[in-house]
Amino acid sequence: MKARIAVLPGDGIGPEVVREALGCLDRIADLGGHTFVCQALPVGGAALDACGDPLPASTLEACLASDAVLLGAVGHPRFDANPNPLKPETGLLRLRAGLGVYANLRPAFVHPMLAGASPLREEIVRGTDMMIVRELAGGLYFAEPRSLTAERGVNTLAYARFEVERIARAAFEAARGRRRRVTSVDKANVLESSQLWRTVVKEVAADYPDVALDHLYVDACAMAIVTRPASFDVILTDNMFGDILSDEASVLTGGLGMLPSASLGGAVALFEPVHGSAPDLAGQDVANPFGAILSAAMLLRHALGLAAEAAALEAAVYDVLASGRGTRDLAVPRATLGTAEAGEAVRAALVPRLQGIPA
Ligand SMILES: NC(=O)C1=CN([C@@H]2O[C@H](COP(=O)(O)OP(=O)(O)OC[C@H]3O[C@@H](n4cnc5c(N)ncnc54)[C@H](O)[C@@H]3O)[C@@H](O)[C@H]2O)C=CC1
Ligand SMILES: CC(C)CC(=O)C(=O)O
Ligand SMILES: [Mg+2]
Repeated sequence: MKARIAVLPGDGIGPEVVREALGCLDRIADLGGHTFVCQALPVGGAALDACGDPLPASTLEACLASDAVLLGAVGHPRFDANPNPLKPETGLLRLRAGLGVYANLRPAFVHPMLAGASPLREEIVRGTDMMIVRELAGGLYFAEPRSLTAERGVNTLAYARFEVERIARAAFEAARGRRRRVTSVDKANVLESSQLWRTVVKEVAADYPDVALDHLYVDACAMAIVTRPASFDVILTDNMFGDILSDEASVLTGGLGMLPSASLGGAVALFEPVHGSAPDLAGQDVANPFGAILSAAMLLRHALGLAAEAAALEAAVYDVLASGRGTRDLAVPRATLGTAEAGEAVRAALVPRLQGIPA
């Protein structure tokens, strides 16, 4: 097949991990007879520096003309004190809005090799396989009014019925392909927006009698993620709660560098690792590229319909882990690989995994 992929490396470790993910996609294209036309585009701090805009119109246009978008990460502390209200992160929020993506899938799977790698006890972590379905287009990160003066900063937590209904459907559909259990996470004991959330989720659940539904307050969920993570299947939650809970869940999987994501439901789907630009690691060839590589696998599955190739790429990542190798953030026996070596190890493991897939 032929596909156009818009590649937005971004800032910090973004370009380093995206390079390894692209190398894996190249290998899949070469061995499978596919053509992936990749176009690199500026976003975030890199775009602010180059043209004063963290999401240039030309970047969004090229993304909208592509079959999928692969992004690294944006942000750097040097913009924190910048009086310019445009931050690198503004570019990412505008990209998500511009693509119209509202369903952010963040799988957190604990590979058996890494069950002992969590700071939590192995018997708690083992068997964890959850999918956080995070609402991505509304809530506290987008709703108006929002303002900032020297005396007051304002953001608004608001959800409309249609926004809750569509993300709830995405969660129930995801659950149907998994273990058929949705835990909806809100703060309905305090927040009106959460009361609407809970009402609408219950209404949507009536269309999915084959899927079990329960509800948790977000504070209790934060505790349950580290006390009984293996009990979760799909966690359905809002924009900010999902952002926070997914970083928490990453600890179960071996670290923030492990988690991929797919953002669906819009004109073009967006794929990015869950982590940020990690300025503390940038330029040292030490960042973990597995989250970015697993995001490329989600791209193959969700945007290009190449499910067998996606599974092969995921298996190749886990082959490397099962051999005891990984980057230095992972508690594996040989945590000595640099970013580029980790990518190359995955590509080597990919070749046998791709055999047998018809070109
Ligand atoms: N999607 C995005 O582009 C995101 C951007 N950010 C931005 O990134 C910048 C840094 O934010 P932080 O709060 O430090 O979050 P971060 O996710 O960049 O880093 C948090 C911690 O995890 C580690 N880490 C992150 N990715 C890693 C990887 N691939 N391999 C190994 N270790 C990894 C970092 O070294 C750091 O100790 C900020 O400007 C923030 O706004 C933060 C989160 C998401
Ligand atoms: C940097 C923010 C815009 C978002 C974030 O932390 C995330 O989506 O995980
Ligand atoms: Mg985040």
